[in-house]
Amino acid sequence: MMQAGLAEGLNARGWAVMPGLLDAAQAADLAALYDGADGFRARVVMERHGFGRGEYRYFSYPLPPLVAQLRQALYPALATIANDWQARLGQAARFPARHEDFLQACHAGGQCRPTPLLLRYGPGDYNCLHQDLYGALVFPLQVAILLSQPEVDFTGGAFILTEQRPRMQSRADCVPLRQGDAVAFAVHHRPVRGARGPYRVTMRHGVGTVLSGRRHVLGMVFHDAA
Ligand SMILES: O=C(O)CCC(=O)C(=O)O
Ligand SMILES: [Fe+2]
Repeated sequence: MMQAGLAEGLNARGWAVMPGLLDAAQAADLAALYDGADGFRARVVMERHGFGRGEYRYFSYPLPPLVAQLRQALYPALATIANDWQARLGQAARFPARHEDFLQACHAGGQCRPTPLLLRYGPGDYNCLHQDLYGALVFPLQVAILLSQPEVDFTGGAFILTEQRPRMQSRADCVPLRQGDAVAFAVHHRPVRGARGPYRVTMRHGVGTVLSGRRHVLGMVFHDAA
């Protein structure tokens, strides 16, 4: 699964939209899983941890077929970009071409718990700026897929990415997403071209306050959790 402009966007600003990754029915079906009794390993109420307001649930293994397919299919193109970033940042480690091989490394290192998740926000809910790190092994790119229809299912709730450059003020981007669109983005760092070679900037993502309605998202993290 390679989309035009993926590497360009990620290299230029640390994120890129993949339009129409899911159709409306697929998005609605995934969102509806949130209320199911089974299929999840944990539920997190964000307010209890100071993460924001709203809640999310981590899927358990085996993942729902569509979630498993997306995780496997999205990975290879991102691994190519991740390896280019590793080289530019002077990091020796490289990511395997196939997600199953990367997962094996996670599991060998004690990161065995699945990280794909469904998030649900209602009026007044938001997600504080954060980085999804779950152990020593980090795959540097992740994907979020908007399952709800903006302006119809919810208002507000913009997906936000910030970039913190050394000794400079932070910059924020608000990512325009329609239902079924995915955004690929840097988990924690990305290389930026500087006059004296590449340097590293720190990225964080979050969600602005939902003003009305219900907003559902599928979060796709490629490393598993300790
Ligand atoms: O709700 C969102 O759009 C952000 C979800 C998120 O933090 C994630 O997918 O890691
Ligand atoms: Fe996140």
